[in-house]
Amino acid sequence: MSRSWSLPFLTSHQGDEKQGKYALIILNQPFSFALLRRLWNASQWRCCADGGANRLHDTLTAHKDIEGSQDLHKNYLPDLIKGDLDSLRDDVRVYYETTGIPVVQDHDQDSTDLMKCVEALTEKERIEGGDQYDIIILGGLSGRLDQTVHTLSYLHKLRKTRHRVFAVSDENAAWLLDEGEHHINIDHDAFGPTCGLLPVGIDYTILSTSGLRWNLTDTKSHFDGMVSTSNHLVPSEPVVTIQTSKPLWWTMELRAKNLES
Ligand SMILES: Nc1ncnc2c1ncn2[C@@H]1O[C@H](COP(=O)(O)OP(=O)(O)OP(=O)(O)O)[C@@H](O)[C@H]1O
Ligand SMILES: Cc1ncc(C[n+]2csc(CCO)c2C)c(N)n1
Repeated sequence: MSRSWSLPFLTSHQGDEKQGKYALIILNQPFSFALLRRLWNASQWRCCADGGANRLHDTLTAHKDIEGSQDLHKNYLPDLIKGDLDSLRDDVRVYYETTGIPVVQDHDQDSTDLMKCVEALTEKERIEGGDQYDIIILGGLSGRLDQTVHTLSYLHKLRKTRHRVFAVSDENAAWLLDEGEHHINIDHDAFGPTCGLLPVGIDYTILSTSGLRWNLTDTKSHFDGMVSTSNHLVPSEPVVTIQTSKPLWWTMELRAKNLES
């Protein structure tokens, strides 16, 4: 099976085709206002995972302090805050609750706040009917190693039930490529130069690529052997193709300057 990918929520070209409707899940990790604004505007449903609401609130406060704009919080009200709520600050909880935002506590100690938010989205989709949302997870790629590995593992598992799930931070855009052939449309103003093909959670995969500085042809990649890190996108190549025999994590560096435009 061949799949085509583009990330219109991170590129400035208006012509980029929109692939679907997006659900944004904000994790408890630092992010820039520029990135938040981009992802927020591209999304139709926004959810904060527990302390993610602190980050949202604090990022908006910090930006307001710099720009002096009024009522920024009211322009960025999430649809839901959900988690075990051991990280949500009282002042943030009071602010959003009095604004009418649902704050849902789920005490389950066998699932993470990220999982709880995806479950909430799945329930929303069940009620709404229609197509699935594509998911943009803001954060989860760095910070605490157990949480980072959780993100890698959870998206690996989600490939069986969800069409497209992206993890985005100010440094990276990354997602899982299922076994098969992938065509990734590259906006070189937004991404690069570095990228990686990471065989996480599999014994090994056989890779063939084009559009990279260090391409592979029927090459075995495994955690205990060859891992293509610090690879480069080639500026003259608008598409990267990757053929993988097993699920593979793909990551591209983000160009921060592009977010300002
Ligand atoms: N340091 C971190 N590094 C990477 N991801 C994080 C980190 N901290 C939080 N997250 C992500 O943000 C979500 C919300 O985090 P929060 O701090 O509110 O709760 P937590 O108690 O640390 O996480 P959880 O309850 O889900 O284990 C987590 O589920 C996780 O996906
Ligand atoms: C084997 C095993 N390891 C760790 C946890 C702990 N844990 C996993 S998810 C979660 C919720 C965090 O909000 C917690 C506490 C568990 N339950 N089972």
